[in-house]
Amino acid sequence: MTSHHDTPAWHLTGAGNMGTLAAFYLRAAGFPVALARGDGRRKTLTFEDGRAPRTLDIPAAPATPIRHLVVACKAPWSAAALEGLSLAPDVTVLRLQNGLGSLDGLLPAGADLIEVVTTSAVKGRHPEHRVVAENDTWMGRATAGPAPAWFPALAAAWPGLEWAAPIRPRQWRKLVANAVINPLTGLHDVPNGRLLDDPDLAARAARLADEADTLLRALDPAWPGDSRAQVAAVMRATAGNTSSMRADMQRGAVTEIEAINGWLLRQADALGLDLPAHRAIVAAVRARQP
Ligand SMILES: NC(=O)C1=CN([C@@H]2O[C@H](COP(=O)(O)OP(=O)(O)OC[C@H]3O[C@@H](n4cnc5c(N)ncnc54)[C@H](OP(=O)(O)O)[C@@H]3O)[C@@H](O)[C@H]2O)C=CC1
Ligand SMILES: CC(C)(CO)C(=O)C(=O)O
Repeated sequence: MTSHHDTPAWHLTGAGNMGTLAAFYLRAAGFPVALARGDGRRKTLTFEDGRAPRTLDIPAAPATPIRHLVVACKAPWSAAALEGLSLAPDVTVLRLQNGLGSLDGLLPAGADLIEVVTTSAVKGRHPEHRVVAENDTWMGRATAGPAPAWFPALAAAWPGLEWAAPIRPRQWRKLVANAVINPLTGLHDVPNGRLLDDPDLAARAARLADEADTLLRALDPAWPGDSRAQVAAVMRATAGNTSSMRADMQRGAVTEIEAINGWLLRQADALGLDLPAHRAIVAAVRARQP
């Protein structure tokens, strides 16, 4: 027997690259998807593997309390994206964003927050979104436990999607990769692979990775502390890529630095730890953004 919990109606805030990809998979799983605010939009998703482009009409939302919400805006816009939305007290939220903590204090106390970590990549601007890579994606809560009833249908439609709860190890891995690669490539305007080839940048990357490990070990003694190698593997796998922060800086946009390196600094402050390389790079990025 199915219930409405098995086929939830999703609302989307942040109908950009990742939000549109998520909407595409949610629809493929048979779930209705509507925009949390604004007029309906027609999107085109293109693929690099020869699949035909897909058109996706995402309608405006009916004005009801939102029970299932995808948040896929860039981290700095989270408060603006959620402002004025009518969220059910037990709303389920899929947070599809880099960095950590961007929804802290913005959700009802009874919200079910499911974090999404993805190594997929989508580029472009409304209305055309280009799926560059469909790799692994993990969803999970902070705590261990089974997936929601609707998850198997979504996993059948979303290539490479797995349930991973607690999600923290996956999030921290991704966070460290972003905290090392993104600000260095943004400030020096280089592709990710240059951090392997340029000795000065490689040394700076190693310092950032080591400081992140010091902090994460202090937060969790079981943290493996192998970030140098893990981050180097990401640099190799994405050597030709423009990181999202480099792209943001190239177009003069606000970056996600506060949710990435800023999160590390806030945790370090609370523990009385200093992370000088992260402190310096956050200041440098802040100085360069609007
Ligand atoms: N793109 C990718 O390959 C990946 C992205 N991510 C993460 O996913 C998140 C979303 O990234 P991505 O989809 O690339 O970003 P985009 O810029 O493509 O989309 C973000 C969307 O945020 C919305 N938004 C809401 N409020 C504002 C505002 N005040 N100013 C500007 N935009 C606003 C806009 O949606 P609307 O038009 O509806 O207002 C915009 O389309 C980020 O945290 C990113 O780091 C993670 C892995 C890969
Ligand atoms: C992993 C990495 C660094 C790939 O470019 C990324 O997630 C980003 O650019 O934000």
